[in-house]
Amino acid sequence: MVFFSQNAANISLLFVLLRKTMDRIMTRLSVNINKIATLRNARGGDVPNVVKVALDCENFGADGITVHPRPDERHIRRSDVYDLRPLLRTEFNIEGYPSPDFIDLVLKVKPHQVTLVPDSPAQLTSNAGWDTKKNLDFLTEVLDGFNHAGIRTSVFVSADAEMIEYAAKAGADRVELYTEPYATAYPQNKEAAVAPFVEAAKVARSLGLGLNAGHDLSLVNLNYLYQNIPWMDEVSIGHSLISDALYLGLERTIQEYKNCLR
Ligand SMILES: CC(=O)[C@@H](O)[C@H](O)COP(=O)(O)O
Ligand SMILES: NCC(=O)COP(=O)(O)O
Repeated sequence: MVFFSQNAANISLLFVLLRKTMDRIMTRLSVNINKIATLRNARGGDVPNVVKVALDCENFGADGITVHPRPDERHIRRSDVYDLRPLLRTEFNIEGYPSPDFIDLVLKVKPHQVTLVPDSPAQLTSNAGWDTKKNLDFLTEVLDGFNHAGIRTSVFVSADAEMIEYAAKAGADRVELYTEPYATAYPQNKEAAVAPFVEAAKVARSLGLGLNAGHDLSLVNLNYLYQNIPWMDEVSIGHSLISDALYLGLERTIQEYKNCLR
């Protein structure tokens, strides 16, 4: 009897250690559900239901949910963010420009992670990382507030060593590499496309920063990025993933993106 219970204890300890190791080396897939809200808003009703889709994404294997509430609420609304928070079981990541309204929302909702993006209010979509050197004082103050609230912080940056170094100086826990230039260059020359991102990822690692990546990642380019930077903590993907789901269905699509991270 003692033999069995000791063995069971050893096995469960082994599982705990294995899970912790996996957690450390796994690149998580956070599904950005902005586009679900765009579709819902097209008719003014509640179809598709943003919360239901988020919960389904989790059931289908997503490791997190990302939203990027914009000031004009053209997709995700403040009310969506409040509705999602208590129901999500995976990591919740809120992205956006740290305006007073955004800061207030994030501090009230307390997601697992906040990602600061330097978008102007009318911008179609994110098209650059922060100039973290120029905005050092502003970012330091904003990050300090989130760090004190116990919210993990990430700063959206280009694959640029100096911008990453200043993100670390400002007090970020992680950086999110803006991957649009990688996605655009990938079809012509994937080795050249990924090279600056590998260098940037090494800089982040040497500074002890966690590493996220996102923008225009897809089934075409994701696995190559992962193969070259397997220590990424998280990728957040919306536009391509939701578009692929029109053809493949959401469950299969999420599985296919997860397969790119192995
Ligand atoms: C920071 C980033 O790259 C994404 O959050 C992107 O901005 C998505 O936002 P939209 O869905 O509004 O294009
Ligand atoms: N942080 C990037 C993101 O959330 C999604 O970007 P995209 O896949 O919609 O380009």
